[in-house]
This record gives sequence, C-alpha cells and structure tokens, in this order.
Amino acid sequence: MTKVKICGLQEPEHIQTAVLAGADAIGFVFAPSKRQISIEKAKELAKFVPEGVLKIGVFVDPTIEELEQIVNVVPLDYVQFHGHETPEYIETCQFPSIKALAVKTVSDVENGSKYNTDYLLFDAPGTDFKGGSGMSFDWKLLQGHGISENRLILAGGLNPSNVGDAINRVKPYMVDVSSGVEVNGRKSNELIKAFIQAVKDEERS
Ligand SMILES: O=C(O)c1ccccc1NCC(=O)[C@H](O)[C@H](O)COP(=O)(O)O
Repeated sequence: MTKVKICGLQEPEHIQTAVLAGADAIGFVFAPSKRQISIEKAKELAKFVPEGVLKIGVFVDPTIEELEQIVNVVPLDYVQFHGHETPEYIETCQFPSIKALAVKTVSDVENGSKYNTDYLLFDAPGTDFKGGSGMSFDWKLLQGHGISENRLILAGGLNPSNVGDAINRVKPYMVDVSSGVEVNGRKSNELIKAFIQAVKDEERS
C-alpha cells in the first residue's frame, strides 16, 4: 500500500489519531514555519509515536551540528530537507534523508538525480515558507524522468478528495500531507482519518 506521512503535527491527540488510522510516518517541522516546533516539544511529541512509525524532521538549511543535536535528542528516523542543501551537504550529513524539490518545471524534477538520498519528495514551491503551502503542482512533470517509484514521495496540496487520483496517476511510494488535513490552521482528527481512509480506498479500487 502507498505509505502515508502526516506532516506538521503539534499536538499529541493528532499524532494518536494518525497512528491509529494507520499513518506510516509523522513529520515534525523545525524549519521556519507556522508549524515550527522546538526540540523540547518534539521530544515530548515523539513519545506518542510508536515503534514502526517513522519520525521525520523537516529542515531548511540546518547546520550539521543543529541536525545532529535534533536527530539524537528527539530522536528522528529521517531528515527531510527543503532548502538549498547541496548533494555534497546531504552526503556529509550521513543521516537517512529525504530531499524535497519544489517543482515548477521539468528541470526541477531532473535535479533530483544529483542527490544521493533515500527518497525524493516532490512538492509545490512554497509561498510564505519553503513548504506546507497547500498548493499543488503539475504531476505530469514527474512522468518519464526515470524516478524510481519506490523513491518517490508526492506532496503539495494533497487532501482526502484528490489523494486517490494522485496515487493513481503518479504511483508514489508515499504521499505527504499537511494543509489538506487542517481546518483554520489546526490539524483535524476527522480530516486525518479521511485522508488515510482515502489512500486505503484507492488501493482497494
Ligand atoms: O509544513 C510546513 O509548514 C513546512 C515549512 C517549511 C518547509 C517544509 C514544510 N513542510 C514540509 C512537508 O512535508 C509538507 O507536508 C509538504 O510541504 C506539503 O504540504 P501541504 O501542501 O500543506 O500538504
């Protein structure tokens, strides 16, 4: 089944809802964002994430020292980069990683081949911040560029109504959502459940 990451979680009850509904990964945002949390808060929230569900930290251009501290203290399973991190930087960091690419044109997609990373996450360009905008991009740009489906994470403007179609068209390894499971800027238990159910329904269809 397509894996699901629910990103930008800030409250224990939403983590519990996501886990019970079957989320495979939880995202904590350390990058500048309206969803940014402190290292102490993340450490507390991490206690609600059981073994087997991945804890992924979202960063924009962190120093290696910052990264090491956060990965070890929370602790995190993966680091997800949304800034100007170079292929060399990602090799140096030595943590399991996801490189996010903001897609406007085909060359943004092609850029992915430069990175020696575990997964490539394709997202819409951010607006106020480097991600989590709730905007979508043209999924057709992902076609025919040799990105292995088992390395591809699709993000950007996904929600319970369009995620089935997205899976059907793109066939990603994982889908990632933040804004699409929020109401007035706060995560919604109902939308988290509906999103994960929509992924399951698509698998059965
Ligand atoms: O979510 C944020 O606020 C954020 C801020 C800065 C960099 C990355 C950020 N989020 C990363 C994610 O993994 C989001 O889930 C992804 O961008 C999709 O967001 P959305 O379009 O809101 O579903």
